Amino acid sequence: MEHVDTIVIGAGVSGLTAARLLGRAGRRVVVLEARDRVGGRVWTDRSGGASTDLGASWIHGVTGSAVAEAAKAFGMRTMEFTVGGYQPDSRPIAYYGPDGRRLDHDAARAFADDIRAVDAALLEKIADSVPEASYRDVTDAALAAQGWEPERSERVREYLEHRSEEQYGAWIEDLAAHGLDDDAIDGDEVVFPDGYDVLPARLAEGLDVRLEHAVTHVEWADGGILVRCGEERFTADTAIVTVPVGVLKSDGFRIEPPLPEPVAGALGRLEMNAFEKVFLRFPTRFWDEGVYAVRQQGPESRWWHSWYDLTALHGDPTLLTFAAGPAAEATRSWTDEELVEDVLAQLRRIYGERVGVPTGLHRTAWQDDPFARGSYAYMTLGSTTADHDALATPVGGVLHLAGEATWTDDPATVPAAMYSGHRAAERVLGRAVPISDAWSD
Ligand SMILES: Cc1cc2nc3c(=O)[nH]c(=O)nc-3n(C[C@H](O)[C@H](O)[C@H](O)COP(=O)(O)OP(=O)(O)OC[C@H]3O[C@@H](n4cnc5c(N)ncnc54)[C@H](O)[C@@H]3O)c2cc1C
Repeated sequence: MEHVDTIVIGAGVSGLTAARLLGRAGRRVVVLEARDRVGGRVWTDRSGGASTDLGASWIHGVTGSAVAEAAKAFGMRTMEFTVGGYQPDSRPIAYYGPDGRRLDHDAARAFADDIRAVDAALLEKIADSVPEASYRDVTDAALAAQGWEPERSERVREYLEHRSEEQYGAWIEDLAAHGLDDDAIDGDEVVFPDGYDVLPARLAEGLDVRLEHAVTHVEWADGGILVRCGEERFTADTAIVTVPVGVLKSDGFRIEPPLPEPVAGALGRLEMNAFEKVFLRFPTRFWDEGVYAVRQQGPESRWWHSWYDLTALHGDPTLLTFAAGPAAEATRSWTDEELVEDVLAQLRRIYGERVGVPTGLHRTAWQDDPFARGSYAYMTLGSTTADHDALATPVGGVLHLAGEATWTDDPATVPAAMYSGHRAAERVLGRAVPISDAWSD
């Protein structure tokens, strides 16, 4: 049985950040990671020559972002790509109406103005909402306040459904009214043409990371921590658990004694979402040049409504769309052929016979991944934004939870993971340390 100062469970961005800061402070740390790689939900595929980020791709706003600072320090190349947030405009977006025809400039602008009008009313509706209210309840109330004719309201209503799904991978009636409160974007959004996974790879350098170590039990008591991975045992004075919410809730991951309040209650109100990426590569570009995103309106666009042009990243004509919320759940068991045909049918409504035969498909399966169980956590009805921080309340002075779901400001992101790892390290050390220690020499 090995004894260290701190065991970190999970080698995603949160765990690696915590481990680096603790190591830098002179602590003996071991990181136990179930997979055969580091990075967790930051994962880049390089088959076929080009980098494809299967997990996180964007920094949603570089201003003041620790991730942007770390990426700079690690020499990671970035490319501005400001459509990661589900915005109605601000970058060239080609809108297509329910009839498959492109909206002209004035119509697209009027639609974006409608969304802004509803968003302005939404702030008050969210502030006044009861705890059990859904995002549907508050957006419907904000829409009703506009007094528009049904067709105009319906276009915005479906847009808001898409926003709930594309931002949080959750059906609008399942997402709490406050579920999108902390979705602020400061500055440009950027992506990584050479892959986001350089970040965790660099954070992991020099750390004692044990891959293929799936933890099954964490026992905590006044005296410290006992962790079991199959037959192996590790003991420590403290532990930082960074596994996703879906793993924390699963039978395969036991914490004894069970997590107390307020941690248990917060965990109960957060759920893993259903959100998958679908990348389609084509021999040639059939969509308009200079358009970052293509969005389709109308009932036919229920699942496949937005496509992002990734060609600039690597030169291969590529569209990214998302199976999100109900679409992700329903298509989970589909074959590749079924999925591609369904997406192409919608593209043909817009581009007709110009749509080529795809030369490549990448689709993610985060819902089926036993070490993720979804892409990120969302707030179910009855939860409050404070649940994120409550989830990280120290347990017995020895056990700390960290990870994207434990950070209130922009949860569900890589920055949230990094900040939560920093906070956990500070709590273990009992003192403040600069977050930049995680990437500076
Ligand atoms: C499809 C997708 C798109 C996304 N897009 C973006 C984006 O554009 N921008 C953004 O900022 N964020 C995005 N995110 C979210 C972002 O990837 C996550 O918030 C962040 O990477 C989470 O880091 P973490 O350290 O909290 O968790 P993880 O990265 O999940 O790390 C936890 C680690 O624990 C390990 N683990 C699990 N179970 C066990 C076990 N039993 N024993 C040991 N180890 C275990 C896991 O393998 C994993 O390595 C996206 C995520 C997905 C999936």
